[in-house]
Amino acid sequence: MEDIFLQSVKFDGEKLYVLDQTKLPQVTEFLEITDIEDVWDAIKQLKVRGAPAIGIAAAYGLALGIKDAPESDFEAFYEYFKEKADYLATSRPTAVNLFWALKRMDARAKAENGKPVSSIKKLLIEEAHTIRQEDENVCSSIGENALSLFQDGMTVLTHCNAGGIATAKYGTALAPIYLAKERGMDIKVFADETRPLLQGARLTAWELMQAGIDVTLITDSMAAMVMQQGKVQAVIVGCDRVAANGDVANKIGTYGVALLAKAHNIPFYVAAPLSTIDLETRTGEDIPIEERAAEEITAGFGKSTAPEGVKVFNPAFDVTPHHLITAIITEKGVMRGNYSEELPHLFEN
Ligand SMILES: CSC[C@H]1O[C@H](OP(=O)(O)O)[C@H](O)[C@@H]1O
Repeated sequence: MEDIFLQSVKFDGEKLYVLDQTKLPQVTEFLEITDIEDVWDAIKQLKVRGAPAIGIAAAYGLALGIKDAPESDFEAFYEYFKEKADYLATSRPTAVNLFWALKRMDARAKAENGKPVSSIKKLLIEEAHTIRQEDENVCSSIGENALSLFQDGMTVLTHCNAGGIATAKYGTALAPIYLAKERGMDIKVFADETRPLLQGARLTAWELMQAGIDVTLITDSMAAMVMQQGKVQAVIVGCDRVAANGDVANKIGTYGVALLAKAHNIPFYVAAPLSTIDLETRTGEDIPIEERAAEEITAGFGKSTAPEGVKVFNPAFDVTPHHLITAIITEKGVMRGNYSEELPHLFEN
């Protein structure tokens, strides 16, 4: 796909450059990060967000965080390494890519035990680069596999942002839409604004407009009407964790969209890199759902919109049960149902 994409996470070996997604769409600004605490904060505050991008940022953040690790012996190094990895793991609980990336870095560190620690540090930077490049390739494959489900002239609805800036490049749910554009197909998009943090309005609408793709912004509550009016032929969303039975955690509101799609007999697709599939999480009930600050609802983007002291419930994600999911699209292909049987096969070489 042509290079219209902004790389939201970049590392030059010394500094981590993070596109501050809280400032989009008005301001395109990169944070220059040299401390692991600032990486933790960037993930927590959704300055970097989107499951794959969180994993990539964590890998680079860990590489940054161990630059001062002791080099006397592996044991001393690894104790320091584990402490930094465990710290990054506390930033957000739901997107499994964070833990997947930290495990990848841990496995690489252990595999290089025996080499000088100074070399191990360099090899871990290479591992973080590999994680980023792999994700770029994975998103491209997801785009190809998902596009096989789309027809020229259709309109798809998406929720939240699973675009290029939420990944290494291309996105997951938006990857087929970019690819369709490149191949001259006419795919239109309804983007749910996605309260309370408006990833759909601020990020998806912005990304798609930048790419010259026909996008219409709607409030979350309008999704039912556009489906009822026959304006939507498919729904595609990203994910933050796929459980072993195919239940999917994604941005709050996704479950409602899946119910609406079912009610209107519209296919509901989930774009899921293998790095977001967690076979150790048995069902959606076992997925930790992040709860965030009340102010994101009562004073989102600075304007107070609720009575002082009102009780607030602000889960950042919900779980869509597998029976509402028409297909899960991974870099290895399209899976239609029977997820608990099929998912483990994805990890066989
Ligand atoms: C490919 S992004 C996947 C996923 O991550 C987003 O969550 P957040 O904005 O809180 O990081 C959203 O759920 C996307 O669908």
